[in-house]
Amino acid sequence: MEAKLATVHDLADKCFDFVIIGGGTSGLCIANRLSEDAHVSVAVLESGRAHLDDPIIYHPTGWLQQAMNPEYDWAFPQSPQSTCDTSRFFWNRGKGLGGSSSMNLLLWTRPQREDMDAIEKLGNPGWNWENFYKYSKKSESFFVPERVSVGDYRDLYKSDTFGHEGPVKLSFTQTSSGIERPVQQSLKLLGVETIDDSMSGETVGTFKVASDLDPATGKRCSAATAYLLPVIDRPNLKVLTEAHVTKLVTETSKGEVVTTAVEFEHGGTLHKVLVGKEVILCAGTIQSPQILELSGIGDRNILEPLNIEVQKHLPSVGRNLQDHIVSTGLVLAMRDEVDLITSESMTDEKLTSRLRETEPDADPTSLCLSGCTFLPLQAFSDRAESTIAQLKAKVAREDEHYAPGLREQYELLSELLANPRYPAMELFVFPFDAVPPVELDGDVRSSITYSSQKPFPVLMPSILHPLSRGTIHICSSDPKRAPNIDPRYFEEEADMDVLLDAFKFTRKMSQMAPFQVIAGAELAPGPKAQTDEEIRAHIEKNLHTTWHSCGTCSMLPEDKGGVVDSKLKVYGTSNIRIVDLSILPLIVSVHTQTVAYGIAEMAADIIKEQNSANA
Ligand SMILES: Cc1cc2nc3c(=O)[nH]c(=O)nc-3n(C[C@H](O)[C@H](O)[C@H](O)COP(=O)(O)OP(=O)(O)OC[C@H]3O[C@@H](n4cnc5c(N)ncnc54)[C@H](O)[C@@H]3O)c2cc1C
Repeated sequence: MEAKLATVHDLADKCFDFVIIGGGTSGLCIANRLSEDAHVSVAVLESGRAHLDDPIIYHPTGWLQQAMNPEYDWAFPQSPQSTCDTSRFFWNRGKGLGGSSSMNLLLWTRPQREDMDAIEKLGNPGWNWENFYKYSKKSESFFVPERVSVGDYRDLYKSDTFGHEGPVKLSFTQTSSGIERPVQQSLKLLGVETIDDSMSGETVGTFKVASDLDPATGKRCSAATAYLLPVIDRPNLKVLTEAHVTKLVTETSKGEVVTTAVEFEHGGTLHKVLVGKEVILCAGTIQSPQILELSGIGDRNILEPLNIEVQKHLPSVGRNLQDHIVSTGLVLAMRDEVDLITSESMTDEKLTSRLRETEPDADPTSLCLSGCTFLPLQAFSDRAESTIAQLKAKVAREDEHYAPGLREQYELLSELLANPRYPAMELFVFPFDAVPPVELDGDVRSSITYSSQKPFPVLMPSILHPLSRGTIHICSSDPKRAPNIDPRYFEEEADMDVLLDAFKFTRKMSQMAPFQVIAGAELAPGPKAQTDEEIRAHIEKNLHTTWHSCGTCSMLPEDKGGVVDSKLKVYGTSNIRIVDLSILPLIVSVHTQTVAYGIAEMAADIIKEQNSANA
């Protein structure tokens, strides 16, 4: 397959109607859709390698080997945070064809209906649930499970809220770790419903989630498998890997910035590909703003000190960064008599052969994360009402100094969070027993050095709608230098309060009888941590990103902090669009890959329509 990819000679100094930067989740989706028209030529430049036949990519647990490996993972460091210790985590991002869809954890979740309607309310006509739902389904091919699952942890779904004719193959993983069922049972005792239709825009409750897993092969279905391989022979589509874009080459015409070419480095040499109609940035939340700034589109106060000539002063580039942040600090020992299945135990021959006997239809190596739980503020926080009242008071305060558009985001959030059907936390069940990613005191750590070879259930609460906003900006004109990522976690104290309450709820769940059947002692934070201050201190040391960051090229009116308009065009430019997760102005409640695909599916029709109108 890799032989069918382009060579540098196919692109260098050639002209293409559309030049797409980044062959990741959104990039390959839009490349496929635009090249459906045989009269249109499309080039894709991807910085990473192809990895088309690579088992580390297609095996469902292969992401464990990808993480922090520079061959697959950008592994961006982030700037030190004054409010918490994030020194031990990096922002992983997929590098190579498929981008982050080739290294993610395969959870397939559709946003809450209000998440998408909020985008329209912020000033983007047409970007609402109804349209998103249609385009999101367009990307999907759901396979109804062949066997009816039994027991308490079941494949519950409504077939018609999935798409059935799209490129991304979806199915339910056949192997669960053994942790998810007691979690569901314990949640039930706490009043949390198991829901049977999480794809309909109503996500509150607990459920087993589908994965982007081809049921025929048991392999990951990434953007490369779904959107590129089936069309790799199209003569009007050229995809070049190991082509790192360094900047857009622009000129100014009629007061607007026009891209005439894209400069990229391949094999140590700089080349250019010429742009016939448009350039489409699909480099993701971290690198799309980076490429704009390297090209002179951004805040002059950032660009001028780096001697980058300002083409368009657009101060919102790289701002409005939002991220789901997860606490990784609740670790429990497993009871000796219970065998949980984890990524690690998958390598145990005895266990896998026993599993093959007891569950002949299941592929014991197809373990995916599948236990999802989304809860509204009212379900896990005793102070929900006062949290919302404080947010409303904050919005109303005349003297508060907000970044452009932030007041409108807060106003919307205060309405959304008051709705008891709107999710505010996720409880993540993590059946992968790497060394628990937690700070443990010396005694505890040495007692769990895996002498028992037992896995450790890690329960991870995360906050879904932070108020804090961060930034991503270049700190050098060198295109190979990572930008400065400053998420400013907990700059707004309310975010820590919500995470604290989410943590306490998760701990309460872990103490319920069904969960206690599998779990033993709490290893971290341990019984010593009881007061809010003690728990807070533990959380601050044990955090991780859930890799869902967005907002750095927000789709908003320009005076409200926008970088692109609702047709995804960069303000002040005539032929630069952005199509990836960076345009999402307000973070959604769920995992984000369906959003990246949905944005790209929707964008393809917008671009096609505008181009046929201009023809
Ligand atoms: C480890 C991990 C786990 C995740 N788990 C889940 C999950 O289970 N479920 C879920 O829904 N979501 C998950 N996500 C999030 C989801 O995968 C992403 O939100 C989504 O894939 C982002 O798509 P994108 O198109 O914006 O960017 P990407 O898919 O990251 O694509 C960006 C592409 O641009 C390329 N690029 C960047 N800079 C340049 C340059 N200068 N020149 C050329 N190419 C460049 C990159 O190499 C990459 O291929 C996870 C993400 C990660 C990283």
